[in-house]
Amino acid sequence: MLAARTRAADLGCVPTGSGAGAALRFLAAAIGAKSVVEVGTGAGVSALHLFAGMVPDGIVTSIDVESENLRAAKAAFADAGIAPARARLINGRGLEVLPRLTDGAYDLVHIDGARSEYPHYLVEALRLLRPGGIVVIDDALGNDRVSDPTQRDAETVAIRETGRLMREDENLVPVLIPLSGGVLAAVKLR
Ligand SMILES: C[S@@+](CC[C@H](N)C(=O)[O-])C[C@H]1O[C@@H](n2cnc3c(N)ncnc32)[C@H](O)[C@@H]1O
Repeated sequence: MLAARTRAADLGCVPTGSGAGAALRFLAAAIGAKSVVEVGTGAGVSALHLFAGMVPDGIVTSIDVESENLRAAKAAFADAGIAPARARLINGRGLEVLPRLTDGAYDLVHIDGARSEYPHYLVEALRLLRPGGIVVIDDALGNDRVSDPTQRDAETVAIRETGRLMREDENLVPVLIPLSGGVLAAVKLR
């Protein structure tokens, strides 16, 4: 994990904090996750947390637009002894790759890509999740800007909108876990 964090720092990519990582691990373990989708692989820190909570042969499909980040993640998984077959790494934009994935085939979707695209990722995540599956939004507090209505930059507005969509969806049971930059998670009921 430490090596992955060092690689993330070298790449200038902010990895999931250890509190948020613990939440990911917990959620993956709680539902016995076998198949996870992630947008925003970075250097692989969050995926390592997910692997730690998933069943031993669980697979993470992780998408990142930067091939250099995917290379770093691949190295981090090898360092951690993760079998290559457990990591399906896809180089591309989240909004182009997610529509190609199968409806209802995933236990958990972790959203940590472009903040301005979060509401669109959420729509895709709800399609991809099986009933009882969990969607997890990283950095949900947006550096404490999300709760301040005077903050109107595109990223903050998009994260705020994602939270609103999750709270208002009667098919979701959401919770805000105030760890690291905020983890907003919701169970899809049906
Ligand atoms: C905050 S970092 C992810 C950190 C990672 N989850 C971890 O814990 O190491 C955000 C990542 O999203 C990727 N990204 C940005 N825009 C994207 C997009 N449109 N589609 C897919 N990935 C994107 C960036 O290249 C970066 O690696």
